[in-house]
Amino acid sequence: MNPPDGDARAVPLTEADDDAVLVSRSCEVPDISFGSFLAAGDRHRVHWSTPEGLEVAGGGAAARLVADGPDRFDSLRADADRLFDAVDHDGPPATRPRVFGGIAFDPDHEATGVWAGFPGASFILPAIQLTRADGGTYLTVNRYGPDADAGGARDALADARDRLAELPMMRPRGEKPGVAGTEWLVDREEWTAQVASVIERIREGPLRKAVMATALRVDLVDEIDIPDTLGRLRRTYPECYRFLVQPTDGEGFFGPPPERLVRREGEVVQTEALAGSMPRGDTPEEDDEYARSLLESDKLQHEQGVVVDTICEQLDSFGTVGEGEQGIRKLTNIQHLRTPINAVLDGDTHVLELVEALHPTPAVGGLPLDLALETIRETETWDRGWYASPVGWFDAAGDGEFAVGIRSGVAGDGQATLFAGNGIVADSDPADEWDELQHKVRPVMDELERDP
Ligand SMILES: C=C(O[C@H]1C=CC=C(C(=O)O)[C@@H]1O)C(=O)O
Repeated sequence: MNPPDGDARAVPLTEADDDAVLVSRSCEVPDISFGSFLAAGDRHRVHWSTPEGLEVAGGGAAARLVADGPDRFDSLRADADRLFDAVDHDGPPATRPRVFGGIAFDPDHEATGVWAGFPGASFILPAIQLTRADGGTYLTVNRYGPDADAGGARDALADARDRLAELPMMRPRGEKPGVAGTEWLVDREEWTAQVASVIERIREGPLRKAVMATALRVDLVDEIDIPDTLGRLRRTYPECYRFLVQPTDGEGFFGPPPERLVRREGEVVQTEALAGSMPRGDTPEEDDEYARSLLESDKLQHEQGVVVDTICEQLDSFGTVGEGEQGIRKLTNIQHLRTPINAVLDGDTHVLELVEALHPTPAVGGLPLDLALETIRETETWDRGWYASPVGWFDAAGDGEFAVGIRSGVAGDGQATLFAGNGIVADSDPADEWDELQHKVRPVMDELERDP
């Protein structure tokens, strides 16, 4: 739903008046389809939902934080400090002002091609927002600027509530867009050759692991309806996050990633090492067999072990770190080794500092990181853009949660580009790795292909 003043306003904070205030007003509303709400807007759409049940959809920008280049984290923090400097919030805690968005994989990211609308980092304070949390559904209006005031926000909320009441409570599921054709940006032959060359490098050392990815370009029969697609992914991948970042009215980046990059709530930090994959079995016995081979494979244990060690080392300087027990994360079509990792912070560390320290983990980058990134830059012939990047939210207190933007796609203008990557180690087999990629594009691909 577009904001009540009819026009999404991106406030460039660098030009914002020092007297700017952030005014936020919320009210409880009857439950409504988040798809209806998202579909009624067309600018600065964001969606975020967690397996634990928080669900947020936003439209329009009361403020937008944009940053590029190697200093993007510092720049974001400085802008966020200004945005959250004076906050007048009236509503339940779940509706407190949060900015939603993400950060490109590479600091040298350039906003071109399908990523044209995506700068190095982009976060939106939604002008209008729906939140489902703690058993209730809430409508929120945010205003930011020197003229923002409580009366204006209250009027805008009343107006938004009237318009929300006109939307259908349930949105009938549309047809999947249909697939007219597909093409790997790097095909099987070329990709397996790239992987073989990376294996060589690893065997020579000191590179130990690098995550090699490719992308599948899909021509669609009809235009994709991303809110509808996210609604279906809720049913097919309930154990995953779901997100949408659509900074302009062009392409949207979305998906159901299974992996948490980090969550900070007060002094408590939660993250995880998710790596090493096997398919799901067709029968319980076959599924158990795959699970056993995940646990018993030296190669997969090594692939995931370096992720655990690196995350623990990276968090060590922020507080007391605890490694949980390794288990198996079963998703609808694939299973992974997973180790939960927690930390208790020593000081007041902003979640963006944690994101900066952790991204990219060796589950999407490699080890040692500088060599892995060099290898990825030299080998990959396409642009990762925001694939495998941090996507999520943060608030005035520096709390926040980020997923890793994998199992994702960027879509618009009759096309979608889906991404998949694998951790490559010394004893990886290029042909097996190619097969594994096919499972990783399935979550989004299954929502594009029409049922036979
Ligand atoms: C890089 C991806 O997955 C990572 C997360 C889990 C398992 C992975 C693996 O087994 O290679 C990858 O490290 C992706 O899905 O694009």
